Order: sequence, then structure tokens, then C-alpha cells
Amino acid sequence: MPVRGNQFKKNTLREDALEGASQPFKKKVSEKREGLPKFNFNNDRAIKIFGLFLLLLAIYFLVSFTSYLFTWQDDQSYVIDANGGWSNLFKTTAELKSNGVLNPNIQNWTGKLGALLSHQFMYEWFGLASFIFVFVFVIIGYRLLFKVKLLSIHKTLAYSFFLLIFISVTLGFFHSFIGDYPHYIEGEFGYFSNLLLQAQIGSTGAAVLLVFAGLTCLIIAYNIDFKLPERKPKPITEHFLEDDDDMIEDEEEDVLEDDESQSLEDLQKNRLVNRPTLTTNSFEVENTLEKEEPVSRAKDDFDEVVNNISKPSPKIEDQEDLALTIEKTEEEAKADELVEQFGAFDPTLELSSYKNPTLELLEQYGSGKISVDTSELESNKNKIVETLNNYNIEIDKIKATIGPTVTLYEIIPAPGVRISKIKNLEDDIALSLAALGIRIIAPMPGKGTIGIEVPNSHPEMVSMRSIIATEKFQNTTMDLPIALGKTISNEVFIADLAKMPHMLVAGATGQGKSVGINTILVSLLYKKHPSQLKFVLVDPKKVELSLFKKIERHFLAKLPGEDDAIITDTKKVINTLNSLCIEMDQRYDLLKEAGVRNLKEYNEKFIKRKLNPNNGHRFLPFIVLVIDEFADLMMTAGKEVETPIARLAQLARAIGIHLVLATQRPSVNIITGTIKANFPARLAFRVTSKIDSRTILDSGGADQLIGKGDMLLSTGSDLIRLQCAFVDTPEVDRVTDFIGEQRGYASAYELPEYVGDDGDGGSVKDFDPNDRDAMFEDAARLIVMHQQGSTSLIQRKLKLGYNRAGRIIDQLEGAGIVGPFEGSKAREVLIPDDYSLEQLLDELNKKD
Ligand SMILES: Nc1ncnc2c1ncn2[C@@H]1O[C@H](COP(=O)(O)OP(=O)(O)OP(=O)(O)O)[C@@H](O)[C@H]1O
Repeated sequence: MPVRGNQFKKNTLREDALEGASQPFKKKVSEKREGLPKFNFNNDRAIKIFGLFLLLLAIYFLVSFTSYLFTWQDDQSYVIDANGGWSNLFKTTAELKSNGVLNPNIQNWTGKLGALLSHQFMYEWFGLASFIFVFVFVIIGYRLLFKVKLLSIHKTLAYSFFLLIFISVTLGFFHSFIGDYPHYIEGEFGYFSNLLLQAQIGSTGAAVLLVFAGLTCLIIAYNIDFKLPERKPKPITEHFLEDDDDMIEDEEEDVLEDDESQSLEDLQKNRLVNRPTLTTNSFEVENTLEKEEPVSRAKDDFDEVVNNISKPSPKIEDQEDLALTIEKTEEEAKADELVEQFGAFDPTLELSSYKNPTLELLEQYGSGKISVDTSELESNKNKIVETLNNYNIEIDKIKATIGPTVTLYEIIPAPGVRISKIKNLEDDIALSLAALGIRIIAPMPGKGTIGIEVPNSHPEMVSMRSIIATEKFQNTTMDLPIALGKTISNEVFIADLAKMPHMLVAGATGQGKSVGINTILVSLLYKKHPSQLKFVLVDPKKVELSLFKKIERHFLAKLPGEDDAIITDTKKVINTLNSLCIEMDQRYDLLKEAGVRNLKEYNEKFIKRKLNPNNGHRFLPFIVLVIDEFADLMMTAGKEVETPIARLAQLARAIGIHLVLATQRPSVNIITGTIKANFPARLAFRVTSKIDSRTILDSGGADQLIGKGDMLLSTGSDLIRLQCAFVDTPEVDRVTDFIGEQRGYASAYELPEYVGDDGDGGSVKDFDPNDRDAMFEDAARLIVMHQQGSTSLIQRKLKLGYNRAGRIIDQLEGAGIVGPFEGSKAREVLIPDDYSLEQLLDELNKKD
């Protein structure tokens, strides 16, 4: 039975492994876990306790049933129904005696309860087949307590149920030939079932039925073949046959003797070859747990199976079975074997105890119901009709859709009225309705109507909580769902940032832009696991995004060696953007190697263990770059910022890097043509001029919004008016606290290092022996010892980050210790042994 690695690697071990590693963190957690744990079914502890209970119950049943085989006669007068049965459990000796119990001193090794239980199961129910219950309890209990799958629970239950009945009835069948009374061999169930069967179909019928049931079960379980013995071709002469047989026997004996002479040695060798695979298996599993590295864990799994696969597979003996077998490539076979052994790779396993923020952290503002009274609707309708009539525009029909901030009046003009005429009267209509924020949509896309949006006199706030709580959000299958708010017809609006794939956000100061960005970030935090998503946050104002600092070890990405995960300095922004470009290029290389087109396919392949982590493959989280005040950056750095942003926006879609740029000043020198062209999704809060609205949306309208989260979302073709979900700073604070207090990764997600134009970037040609990494020699020895030029080996054994290990391998290449990068294969090791390596290292040291 293969060991299910993923099961081994569940919480318990990991948390133990962590104990030594991060004391301060542990302290925090224990502080948090004051009070008694809640017991619900999902509670891991409750499951373990239940598992333990089942295992102990199995032992109790086993002892009680076994003891029953020897003591049933002594205890019989106590357990039989005629003398009280189960009710005897609580009776005193005197009462028992008066009930006719001959021997109140119970002989069963598990006491009165055991005697009653075993009588119930063995005599009254299923006889000897009752031992199956012990087996079932062990399988389930073991699984729940140790999280190790001995057998499939479904199959165990199904087969046990069948066997319980089958064995009981079969034993009853045979017992019926010896005696005509129920016995603990088959139990009353087996006995009476048999009586019934024999009465209906006779002994022969019952026998046939039992054989049929038994064989059917075997066929279902093992798909056994029924083959008649083959007739051997007739020998030509008897004499020849005898000689031949002798010859064959002699030969076989020789072979056997030879075998014996070899056998001990061979056996030992075989054991040496085969055993370590198994022991490494369990050992490595634990080891990787301590290291907490999902990539190296997957890699160890991979290595093992490569070992296993290279072992000769058992010979196919039955040549005549012409069943069609579909050949799998070696890669696929490897992947299948890995999945079979360890289960699919689970990126969330490293932080398996991570909990998404709860709904209670968010505030419920307002009643959640829209309150627009009919008099307001009526008066607005009359004003619209009057105004239009003043301009000789006849209306056929008018209907209102009430939204949280505005009400949409849809008008069907009388035949012959030109739509452009109404559009031209926009300002006049707004004036006569005396309301700010009127927007005329003529015509309504997809409908033959004209829309007039009129703000409600009492706008309803849309709280983030009310959106997050909806089924639509909870059940969404979007990759990066952002709960933007509600539409004009009061429907929850959720967009997928992964599909957008980048977004420009603009709005004058105080109109809800910062709230909008928080809404986007919080939505994603409610939906994603830290292993699936990383934010790169740029906040030149230094205050807006500072709350997210707390989730650095969970959700933030930063440059290696940086202290602050939230970037406020322009120079660092440029480095980060370029670093993201490198990450993008690396991801493209990985995708190319994996032969897939996008991040989703890549990760699916990785999860199915079809990609070898030895070749640098890793689970790729989405990266969302948020720049809060883009205008500031463009003013100070211009092209230096624009170029990488444009590159990322153009190319990063497939590899899961998405950009959200926000600006107060949506002028053309900030939102340049290049940037605009690559940001099809634009979100506009109220802006101060029509020109600004055109810059951001390519149309007017944003200047006529009413502020406070009233916004327009343009997704290329559509323009949708939305009321942004409101999330206040204290709520964001609570959400980030909730996440920050949980166990996180050792550090933020490390982006590739970007050295800038003047740096050397660790290139081979620039290898300088004086500028070697401190771990250079250790890495060299490791590589030569293993004769395997792999970055991940260095990463794993020396416990280094990916980037540093990558730099060291480049330096090793520069020093001539490993060969150049060879795509999917590990690099060639150019130094054959330790001795040659030490000589080379000496030489390098002399050059210092
Ligand atoms: N979705 C919303 N629903 C209700 N009120 C909102 C909403 N968004 C913003 N507001 C109100 O508007 C105020 C200003 O919002 P916010 O701080 O987001 O503006 P801003 O555009 O980011 O301003 P600045 O650019 O100066 O930071 C908030 O304090 C809140 O009172």
C-alpha cells in the first residue's frame, strides 16, 4: 500500500516542526488560542478524538468478541433476553439472581458491557462475521487519527457490508447441516436468513446463490479471469517427452543451484537497492516538513518516483490477454505514480491551517435595503416628462430601476423622436431636474430605450460585508474575484481581475478611490490562500496601504534584501517593476518548457506532478501589482516607470501578473497612449472635468458622478455605473490583523533581484573570484559530491533562497565547475571528484 505523502504532511507534523523554528510566532498563536477550542465537525481535534475513540472501540470489540468464544456459556444466563438482556447492565447481583441469572459474576474479559455487546453482535446478529466491525473501526479510526489512508473508506465499508452478510449466511448454510439452532458461528441473522433461503429455493438453490454472490464479489473486486486449463499440444513421442522433461528438470536444477550460490549476496544487494527508496521515503517526507519548502517537497517526491520507475517493472506473463493498454509516456507514468503515492501537490499545505478572514471582521452599514419613497420617484418622473415635453419630445413609456445611489429612468420615446436630440438636451434636463449627477445614456446599449440616471436623495451605502456575504461572491469560480459593489439595478457586481487583466483607477481627491483600492485588496484577501496570491504594493503617499504591512509574510512580495514590503521610494519602484519583468520572463520560460499557454494550465500541470521541480518548476502564485498614486511616479521617473509598466501590461496577462494603477490626475501626460492602450479596464470615480473623464474612459460621464464611491467601470465595450462597496480603515485593520496573526511564511515572497544597468547581474562572463558568495565553496562541494548541477539541490541542502542559489550556480558556471544551463536537464558537472575540486578551489583562493 503506497504511503500517501500528502497525508503525512498534514498540520500536526508541520506545526511540530515549526515549534523550534519560530518561537515568537508560536507565542502569538498561543496567546490567541485562549479559551476552549470549539468542537464542530471541521475541528481537527474533534476528528482526531473520534479517530482515537474508534481505535479503542476496535480493541474493546476484539477482546470482547474473542473472549465471548470462550466464556459465552458462563455468561449466557446473564445476557439472554429471557433473563433481562441489556436491562441487566444496571441491576444489582440480588436483582439479577431474582431474575433467574445463574452466574452474576461475568466471565467475559470486557465485563458486563462486553458480554452483552458480544452476545448482541455474535449471537443475535452476525456471528463470527462480527469481527468485521473491528476491522472497519481500525481502518476509519487510523485514517482519522493519523491521517494515513490504509484502505479506501468507501470500498472498506462496501466490502465489509457485503462480507458481513455473506459470511454470516454462508456459515449458517454449513452449520445447518450440523444442527438446527442458531449459534454464535453464524448469529441469528445468518441462521434465519438461511432458513428463509432454504425454504424458498432449497439447499441447492441457497448453495448456488451463495457461490454466485461470492464470485460476483471477487469479479467486482479483482476482475478475476476464469480460464479453463489449457490443453497441451500432444507430444510427438512418449520417449522424447520423458527425455525432454528430464533435461528440463536437470537444467532447472542447475539454474536453481546457481541461483542459490548467488542468492544471499543478490538478495542483500537487492535489499540495499530497494530498501532505501522506502526509508528515504518516510525520512525525506519528514525532513522536508521541517524545511517547509513546497518546491523541495514536491521535488523529493519526484526524485523518489524517478528511482522507483527506473526499477524493472514486473514481467507481463499473460501474453494472450489481448486487452488494449494505452501507452503512457514516461513523463506521464512518472506523474501518475507520484500522484498515486503522494496525492496531487497541494500548494496550500505549507500553511494548511490558514483561515480566510471571517465575515464578522467587516461592518454592516445601513439597512441593506434601498429606501426611495414613491413620492420621490413620482416627482422625478413628472419632471423628466415635463422637461422632455418642453422640448417637444413625446414619451411612450417610462420605467424606473432603483439602485443604491441612483435611480435609472428608462424612457421609450414616441416613434419618430431622434435619440441624438435627447442626448443634446442632457444639460437642460439635468438643470430642470436640479440634481447633480444626472447621466443620460442614449441609447441604452442593447435596448431601444434612453436611460436617465437620477441620484437618490438618500443614497444607500453598500457595505463590503453585504457583498462578501452573497452566494455570488462565496461561490464564485473566478481566479481573482473583486467585489466592486452594486449595479444600478441593485445587483451585486463581481469582476475577475485575472480576465480584465489590468485596471486603471482614476478619481479626484475624496471621491472614493482609496476605498476602492481597499475594496479590491480586501476582496482578494477574502478569497485567496497566501500560496495563491502575492501583492506588490506601491504607495508613494506612504499612508494609504501601510495597513497591509501586517500581511507581509502571507501575501506580499518584495525585492530580496528589502526591509519594507510596501514600496514608497521611486528608485525602488523602478527596481521592483524591472524585477517583475524578470519574474515575467522567468515565468514565460517555465511555461514554454512545460508546453502550456498560461498560468492556470501550468499550475494544473504542476499540481498533477507533471513538472519536475528539479528543473526549476514551482507553483506560481498570481501577482497583483497595485500602485496607489501613479501620477507621482510618472512625474518623477517618467519613461523609467512607463517602459516596464507597458511591458508588463502587454505581456503579463498569461503568466498571472496583473496591474492596478490608481491616479488622482488622469491627465494625458500621466495616462499616456501606451499605458492606456494596455489597460482595457478603467474604473473612474468622480473627476473634476469632462476632459479628465475622456482621458480615463474615452467618454464623458465620470465628471457627472456624485462622489462617495459612485463610479463608472469601462471594460472596453461596456460602461457600467456602480456603487463601490465601502470598507473602512478599521475594517481593513481587522482583516489584516486576522491574517497577520496567523502563521505565515518565513518571509515575503521574494522577487528576482534586479541589479540595474550598472550591475553585473551575476553573469558568467563577469565572474569575479573575489566576489564569490560565502556559500560558494560549500555549494561546489555539494554539487561535485552529488554530481548533479542543480540549483534546487543547493537551495534545499544549503537552505538558501531561489535567487541566491541561482546566483551561486552562475558563479559555479563561471568558475568552470558546472556547465551552462541546459533547459530541462540539470547542468553538467565538469569536476569529476573532490580532489580535483579542492585543487580548483585552492587556485581560486590564491587569486583572491
Ligand atoms: N463606496 C463608498 N461608499 C460610501 N462612502 C464612500 C465610499 N467611498 C468613499 N466614501 C466616502 O468618501 C470619503 C473619501 O474617500 P477616499 O478616501 O477613498 O477618497 P480618495 O479619492 O481616495 O481621496 P484621496 O485621493 O485624497 O485619498 C470616505 O471617507 C467616505 O466617507
